[in-house]
Amino acid sequence: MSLNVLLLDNVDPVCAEVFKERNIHADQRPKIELDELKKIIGKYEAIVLRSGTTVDEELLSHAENLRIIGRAGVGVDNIDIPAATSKGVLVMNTPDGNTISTAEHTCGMIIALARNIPQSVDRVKSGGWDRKKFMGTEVHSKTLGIVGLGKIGTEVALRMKQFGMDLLAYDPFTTQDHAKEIGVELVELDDLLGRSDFLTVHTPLTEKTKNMISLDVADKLKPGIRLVNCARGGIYKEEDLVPLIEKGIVAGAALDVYTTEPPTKELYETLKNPSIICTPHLGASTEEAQEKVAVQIASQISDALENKNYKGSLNSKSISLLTNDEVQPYVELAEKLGKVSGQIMPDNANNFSFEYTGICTKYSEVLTDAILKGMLSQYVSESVNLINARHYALERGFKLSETNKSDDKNYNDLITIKLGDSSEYKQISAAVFGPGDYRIVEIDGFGIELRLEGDILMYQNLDKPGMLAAVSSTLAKQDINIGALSLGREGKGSNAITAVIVDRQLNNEELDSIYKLDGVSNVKYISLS
Ligand SMILES: NC(=O)c1ccc[n+]([C@@H]2O[C@H](COP(=O)([O-])OP(=O)(O)OC[C@H]3O[C@@H](n4cnc5c(N)ncnc54)[C@H](O)[C@@H]3O)[C@@H](O)[C@H]2O)c1
Ligand SMILES: O=C(O)[C@H](O)COP(=O)(O)O
Repeated sequence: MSLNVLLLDNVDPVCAEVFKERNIHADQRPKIELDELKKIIGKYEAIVLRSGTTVDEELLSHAENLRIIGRAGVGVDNIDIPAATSKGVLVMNTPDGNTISTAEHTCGMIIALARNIPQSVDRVKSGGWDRKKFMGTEVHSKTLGIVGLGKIGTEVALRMKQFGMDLLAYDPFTTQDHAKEIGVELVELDDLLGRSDFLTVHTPLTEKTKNMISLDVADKLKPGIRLVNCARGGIYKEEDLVPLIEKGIVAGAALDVYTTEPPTKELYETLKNPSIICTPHLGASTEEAQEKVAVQIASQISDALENKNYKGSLNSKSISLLTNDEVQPYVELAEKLGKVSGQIMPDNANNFSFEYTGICTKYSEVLTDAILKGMLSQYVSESVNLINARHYALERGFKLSETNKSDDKNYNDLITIKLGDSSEYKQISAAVFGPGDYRIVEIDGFGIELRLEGDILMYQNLDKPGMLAAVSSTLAKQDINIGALSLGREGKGSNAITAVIVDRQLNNEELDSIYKLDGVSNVKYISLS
């Protein structure tokens, strides 16, 4: 089957070359109107984009064959990840391909801001001179406050240290050890705002970082602070920048990113302020960064389309585990057990517990996703996969609980699904016996051993002579051969569970003939074929 990928937003042409080497067809459409994109997106298994294309629910509704959205870069705020997840579309990015370029751009902006470089260039080019007007400030011995000491924040710190700056950082998710290693003092945000001569932000735009700098925090800022934003528009409240400058609190701002790109008319007015310098989202726009992210995303997408590797996936931890040989058999076991459960659970059941033992405890999250995929595959019309299974389950009101058990008396590595008290079969356990050999080992406390394959007839019966004969002769009369069977019972003469692998699918009439047999109850037919 030929795979098609659509490259949007001036993704570097090397991206198409990598896809070609992997025998994947890539169409490059750097400038495409949204209406046309909606018309053609259905053809593609993957798209690659930068910050210029917005992928929302509406666009996704046209993307029938889409399996992967690849961001050639870091920020995925232009992609509706929950909508992609519910559609089972993998979202991936290239987290470090443009780190150096963006850090260098940030350092350039810090110096340009300190020395009024863009404004003075403009003046000279328009035939002026004005040396006095463009008096600058040294960065040496000044304090640089860094909010977000991740990949870019760290590279900025290392570079600006060489300029002789004192470094402070605020990042609640980094460690003292990391800060110490790179010579940065980790402080609280208010402390940082009050001590910084320059402030640079390197976080995503979140509820916490949105409007981090605005008139509301004017009192906390060191007077004369200079602000740099090469992360995401909106971390500094754009409409407050000019008032902060006019009040003499902020000496200048350098912006590479904006809440709306390109900026709105009002925002363009703000950017005209002589103390504000700006670039059009150029942080990652270097030949090197673009080549790196283009090669990285093309390789990641190719690997994922070939189910080899899911590096860089953002919306499914489960999927990234799929190439792990240790977990693979248990994922298959979990999905098969989920399929069985989906076929024996009562209508409207919604309370499920999953119990993991041994090695399965290490992978409980992906195993739960696999169980849910198996359970839901027969009920939801949309195609369920490991990415969206949990989403569908929660959307349908499933209440899920996971328990890890230290050991089981019979099996080292076991998965048990509890289907609730209203279910005829309340609990079912299965284990891996060997490559491709997955078996149910217990149903409702009855020890049983049945391979999870083909067509299974399961029922409860009184433990008395002739029961099995009655079932097998009824099946034989209808030309249905028994391939394997397993019996479990409480004790002599009490209740028993029988599971039979039959050689073909049973129709309703054939099933009826088993329901009608005396002493047989709770008949279930399970198809794993
Ligand atoms: N201008 C550009 O062209 C360009 C290029 C690349 C990346 N970016 C943007 O730069 C930002 C940083 O990228 P990165 O690769 O360094 O990401 P990263 O994930 O490596 O670092 C982000 C850091 O922010 C910290 N953080 C998160 N929330 C925080 C909060 N509320 N307060 C303080 N710290 C917080 C995290 O702990 C993390 O250390 C992203 O928004 C990315 O989209 C912009
Ligand atoms: O998040 C990113 O990677 C940067 O903002 C770069 O965006 P771009 O690929 O549109 O230049």
